[in-house]
Amino acid sequence: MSTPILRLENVQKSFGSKQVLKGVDIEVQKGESLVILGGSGSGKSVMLKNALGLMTPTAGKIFFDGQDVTKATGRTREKMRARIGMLFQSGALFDSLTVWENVGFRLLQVDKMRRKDAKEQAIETLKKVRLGPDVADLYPAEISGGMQKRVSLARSIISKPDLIFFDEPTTGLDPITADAINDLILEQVRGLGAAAVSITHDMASARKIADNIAMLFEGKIIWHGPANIIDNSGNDHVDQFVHGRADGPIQPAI
Ligand SMILES: Nc1ncnc2c1ncn2[C@@H]1O[C@H](COP(=O)(O)OP(=O)(O)OP(=O)(O)O)[C@@H](O)[C@H]1O
Repeated sequence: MSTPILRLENVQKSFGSKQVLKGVDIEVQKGESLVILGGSGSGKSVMLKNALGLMTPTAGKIFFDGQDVTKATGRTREKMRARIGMLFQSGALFDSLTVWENVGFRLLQVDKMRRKDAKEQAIETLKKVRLGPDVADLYPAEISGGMQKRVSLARSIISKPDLIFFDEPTTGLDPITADAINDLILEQVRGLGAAAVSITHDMASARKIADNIAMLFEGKIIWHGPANIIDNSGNDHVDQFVHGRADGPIQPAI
């Protein structure tokens, strides 16, 4: 098998005496779509932040395309970031920037591209998520939540990344809009040949976008396998999660 685009090796993360990640091992191959499941507070976001370099693990290693980036800084970190797209849970658009300025943010701020060229590229990318040039000059507050997700998706793919993180991409959307977002994610990931790591509670979304599924429980990956066997995982925790039952080994987070 070729070098994985991302590999977490025994990643641990503690905050004071609280150990959130207790030794996470996971690999993501180039072009693979991996979905991470886990109850509220199981450490999914912390895992993602460590993988992105927004947090440093207490112990363990993170490899990006074969390179140890656990403690990377400066140029190495920047080069890695340039190859990663990120769709945040809330969309995280800048309210004070127009739609096209949000989409082209990296081109303007990092690549220092001329505004005219950046706008052209932003409009091209908006087209890929089925948004017309008419929305380019609007502000995020002037478009719907579903459209905001599309704009965020456009922003995450504009630099043709090798790896895209999706944090709850369908949260807060009606099932039809959510499914349209799933289609767009699949289309873009397949079209770019990028790998995707998605965090979601939405099983319909997981089934649709995942090649493989991993489940995080109490700071460890307790199951990892192909998405098409998720209903016959043979794991009580996965079963409970997949069927949304309050009774079982996972305690509700209330
Ligand atoms: N910066 C931090 N300082 C201290 N504790 C933190 C910090 N970030 C996260 N935690 C703790 O780590 C645990 C896991 O949080 P995390 O946000 O990763 O959960 P999650 O699985 O993403 O949950 P959800 O599905 O509800 O978003 C929580 O108990 C949280 O309080």
